[in-house]
Amino acid sequence: MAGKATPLPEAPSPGAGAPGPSLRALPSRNGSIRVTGLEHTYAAAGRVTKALEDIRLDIAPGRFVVIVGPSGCGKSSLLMMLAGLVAPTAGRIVCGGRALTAPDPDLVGVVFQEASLYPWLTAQENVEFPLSLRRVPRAERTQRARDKLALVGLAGFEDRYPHELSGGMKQRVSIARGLVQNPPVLLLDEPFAALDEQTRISMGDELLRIWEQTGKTVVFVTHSLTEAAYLADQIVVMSARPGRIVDRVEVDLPRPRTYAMMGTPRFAELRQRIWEQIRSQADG
Ligand SMILES: Nc1ncnc2c1ncn2[C@@H]1O[C@H](COP(=O)(O)OP(=O)(O)OP(=O)(O)O)[C@@H](O)[C@H]1O
Repeated sequence: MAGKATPLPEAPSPGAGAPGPSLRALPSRNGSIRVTGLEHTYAAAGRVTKALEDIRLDIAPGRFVVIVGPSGCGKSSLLMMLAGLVAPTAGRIVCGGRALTAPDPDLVGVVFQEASLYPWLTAQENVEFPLSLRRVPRAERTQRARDKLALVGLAGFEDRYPHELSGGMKQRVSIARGLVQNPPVLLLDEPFAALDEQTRISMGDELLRIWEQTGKTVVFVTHSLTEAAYLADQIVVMSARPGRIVDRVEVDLPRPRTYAMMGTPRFAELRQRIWEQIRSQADG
């Protein structure tokens, strides 16, 4: 693992109302995220692309935040920076009260659009893999991976290889792998985009269940406005490139969310507000 986050004095608690914490199993570590003045410019092969500009985010522990925006506005770039995988050109990311300067899987887990599992490893071995890299003893590795596979609804599928699993099951394995080091923050980059609609909705429900059960802070990127309104506490809307934050929409739909809510006027209003923002950016 390339370095750890640098301890800093505890960040002030972000004010933006966290969801009712009383029944939530909050992780012991703090999953707050604070981003200030973040910018990013790619410079490759003589081409300079300003991807992100003046990004400010303040996410309280345990919140479910969804990022939407026009194609190419820098959503994935922002997520890569929150994962410590890409260093921003300017600005600062503080996660759990520490400056994030490199990947730290104890703090931040990541799930990508493609499940990106190793085809020659079983589901169990795929989930164990990050623990093997860190030389966690075998018995503990086995137990932790089993627990996470059970959490994502895959008890009994531990010995299956990726080609023996459906698309939704592969993404469940990928989520289990993202959770296996029990980070307080989970980042997901369009994790259900490749799935059919029915599976996508049920995976959204699964993710909400896992989130409720674990109390993680979730940051989720999607192109689907329906998915955004269904899942989020807050939707962050980005402008066309260079991506800036142009709206933050609090989703006041009650929880648990239900399929029937998608047909309500409030749901339609939320979708409409986000769509107007994105369309005006794209028309830009
Ligand atoms: N490694 C890179 N090198 C150079 N330019 C890059 C690199 N990665 C992304 N970009 C550029 O930065 C901008 C933002 O890309 P990014 O993938 O973050 O956007 P996005 O909002 O996630 O896109 P999409 O919605 O289409 O997935 C784009 O113009 C892209 O071409």
